[in-house]
Amino acid sequence: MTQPMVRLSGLYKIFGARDKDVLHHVQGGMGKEELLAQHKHVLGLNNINVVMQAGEITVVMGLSGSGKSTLIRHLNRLIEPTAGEIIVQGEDVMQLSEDGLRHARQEKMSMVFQKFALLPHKTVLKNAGMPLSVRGEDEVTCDREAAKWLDRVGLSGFENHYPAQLSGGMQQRVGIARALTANTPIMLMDEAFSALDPLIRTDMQDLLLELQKELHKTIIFITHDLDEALKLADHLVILKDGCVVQQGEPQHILLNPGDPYIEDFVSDINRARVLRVRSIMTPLGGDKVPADAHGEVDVNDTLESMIARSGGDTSHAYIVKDGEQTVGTLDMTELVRALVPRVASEAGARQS
Ligand SMILES: Nc1ncnc2c1ncn2[C@@H]1O[C@H](COP(=O)(O)OP(=O)(O)OP(=O)(O)O)[C@@H](O)[C@H]1O
Repeated sequence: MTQPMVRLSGLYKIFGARDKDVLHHVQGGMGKEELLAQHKHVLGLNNINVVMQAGEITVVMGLSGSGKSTLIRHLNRLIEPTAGEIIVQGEDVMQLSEDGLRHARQEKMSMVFQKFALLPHKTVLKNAGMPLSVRGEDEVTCDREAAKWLDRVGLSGFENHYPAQLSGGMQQRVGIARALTANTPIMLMDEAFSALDPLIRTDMQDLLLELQKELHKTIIFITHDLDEALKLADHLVILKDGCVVQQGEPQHILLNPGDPYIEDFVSDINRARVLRVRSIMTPLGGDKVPADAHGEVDVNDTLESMIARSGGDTSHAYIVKDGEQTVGTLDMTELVRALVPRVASEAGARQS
């Protein structure tokens, strides 16, 4: 059973001196451009309602200026909202005292930054141990915990190096080790892999997923890259001009884009590589498993691997297993259909 870790309800952020005075315009339907033109205020977030579940990776995705950073900065109140509620681990962030806020920032959330934000004059070990030394832990504890997590991210042996001696990918491993040393339930990752070369970026995504399998952190990951979002997200939130345009399970969004903006976004995705058998299979109801099935496949196999396996033969059908359990059937003709993006707007236009 999942539990909400973060809940944002009716959250608005308007940048400008009279934000509360102009809020009613936005609540009455005024958009970002109009608000800027008529009232010289910038709409950052517009009625955000998002629940981030404990132990899941929530990815917030959108183009530059869509409000991703503004959203994440509300969680530890680096930004004051214009209106709305921010609940983190059952606590109303707006009601926290200064001490409570400091405690929340240090012990509930850790951050991994795009530009690593390592201290250049400190060693890798001291950088990774920083969250604990800030909390006043003794040096032995800081070093022990830092060394443990550096080892876990593959940096054993580099403890006494300085950040400038490491590649970008290695520096970000230190960034992740530092966040893990903090031992917080929530990790905020703001474009954490965006500065890295593509191959290194893929490695880091794999590392994060591997760590997550063991650690079950609540990760809030910001990116403008849809491939990255689809790979990492349990829950995907897509922002545009400060509004949530669609949110949900990423495979569901890919198969059921909610509006033309999302259709455009997902149209270039390699669907065979991203979609899994579980998203397109026919769940086993009362119907029988086909007698002429060509074998068993796993619910989490990609469609790409299924095409390879079937040799492209669309007459094949398979039994779908989740562990030991039979959960559905996969017909290769269904698979082929799922590879073609559904264009809801065109379908609607044809009907009208
Ligand atoms: N301090 C500020 N004052 C005025 N406007 C701001 C401020 N901070 C952000 N904005 C505006 O709010 C909107 C959302 O910005 P935000 O930085 O959250 O977007 P983003 O999706 O994180 O973009 P990027 O990917 O470029 O970082 C933008 O229009 C931005 O110009």
